[in-house]
Amino acid sequence: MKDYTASRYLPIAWELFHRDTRMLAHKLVQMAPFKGIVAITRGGLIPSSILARELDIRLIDCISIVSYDDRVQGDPTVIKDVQKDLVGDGEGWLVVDDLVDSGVTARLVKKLLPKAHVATVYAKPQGQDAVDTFVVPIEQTTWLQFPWDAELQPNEPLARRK
Ligand SMILES: O=P(O)(O)OC[C@H]1O[C@H](OP(=O)(O)OP(=O)(O)O)[C@H](O)[C@@H]1O
Repeated sequence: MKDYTASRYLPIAWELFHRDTRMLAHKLVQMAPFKGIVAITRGGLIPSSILARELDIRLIDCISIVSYDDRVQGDPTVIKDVQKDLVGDGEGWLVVDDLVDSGVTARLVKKLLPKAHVATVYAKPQGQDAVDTFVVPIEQTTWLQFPWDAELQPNEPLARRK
């Protein structure tokens, strides 16, 4: 279960995300070629695009799994599956997500596509065994603030905050 008591936000800038995803590409290129990429929406769409470019992959499908309503985790539901005649049991395919946290999403995908290679850019301890490759370990209690989920706005100096 995701840790909703996480109080530390770690902002991830676009450039950092691009660099970290490229680091993932360096690992994955050693396992290439892949038949194609299955992106786990929505967070997996962004690294999928970067990885597709680096690994020279043009065949991309997606699986849409909904499990969080903001910060409230429910049962994961597949609202859009992969194209089965194309992806099959996942053999030779790369499944991509931005983050594995509790591992709920990745474990469900592993059940559906048992032979796929699952990769994420960031991984928290509870989910690390659910993925095959990741690059940046993140503490369980840290909440990643991705650039597509954030906007710049003025803040108060730390000393003035309650
Ligand atoms: O390991 P888990 O605990 O399952 O968490 C990881 C999932 O959570 C995030 O997606 P989210 O559900 O926030 O949806 P989104 O990508 O559509 O924003 C992330 O993109 C992963 O898919």
